[in-house]
Amino acid sequence: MTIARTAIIAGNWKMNFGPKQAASFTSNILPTLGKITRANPHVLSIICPPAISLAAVHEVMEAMPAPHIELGAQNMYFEEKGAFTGEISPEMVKELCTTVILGHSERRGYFHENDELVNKKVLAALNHGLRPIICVGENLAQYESGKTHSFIETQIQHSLANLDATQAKQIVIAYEPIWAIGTGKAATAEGANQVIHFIRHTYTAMYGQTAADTIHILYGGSVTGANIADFIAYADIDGALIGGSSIKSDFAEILQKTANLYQS
Ligand SMILES: O=C(CO)COP(=O)(O)O
Repeated sequence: MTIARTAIIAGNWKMNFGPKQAASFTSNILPTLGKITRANPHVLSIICPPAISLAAVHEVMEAMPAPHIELGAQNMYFEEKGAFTGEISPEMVKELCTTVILGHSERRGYFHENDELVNKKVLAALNHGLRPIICVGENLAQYESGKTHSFIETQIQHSLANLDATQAKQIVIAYEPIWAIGTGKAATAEGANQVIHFIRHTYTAMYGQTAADTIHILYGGSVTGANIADFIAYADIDGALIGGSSIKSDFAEILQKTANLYQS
């Protein structure tokens, strides 16, 4: 297959593994992940533990260096510092991470984050040299009533507003249909590719063809070792954002299968 973009396999651990468990899981899986990324420079893996466990995982990663394996946070606030109880700043994230997940549907749903707030966070991440993975995706009612495209178009236009030309090439988008998250009911690879193609089309209208061809767009929602190959076989799907399977050995299988398909 012709390689246009590298593949990204990111693991969103969500609210699983405190510092001790996180360190122990990382020590166990990292040698396997490192073996895969060492053999294949076309895949990048990003591990996103809960904020409280970032330092513990970072320490393990420093002790067991592996290429193309990076650390990401699951969220952050956009302000620099100050009286924002419970939040972490871009600068704090940047001390340990390369990446930050923003606008996950669980943040949008449970914690009432809207596109405007997500946009502020995206700009703050980029201004601090962090790679944002911005999540978008429709719910079941929107999906069933044929509103997927119009809903996602609005999410993209609002969450990704006001980027400059350089920033427009530095983002990652994750298409995560809410009805596919944690349900075991993944979108079909063909359906995911169709929406991801539409996302790239929407992005082209905002920032031009080169930016749209440069950015990575991932699929997320019930991805496992058994179905990953179906998704990444499509040219528009540049990898996956993994939830449940990222805290199991399945994650290594997902990365291996991706590496196999992205072999030079
Ligand atoms: O929300 C997700 C990743 O951010 C997907 O979660 P699952 O892989 O558990 O469906």
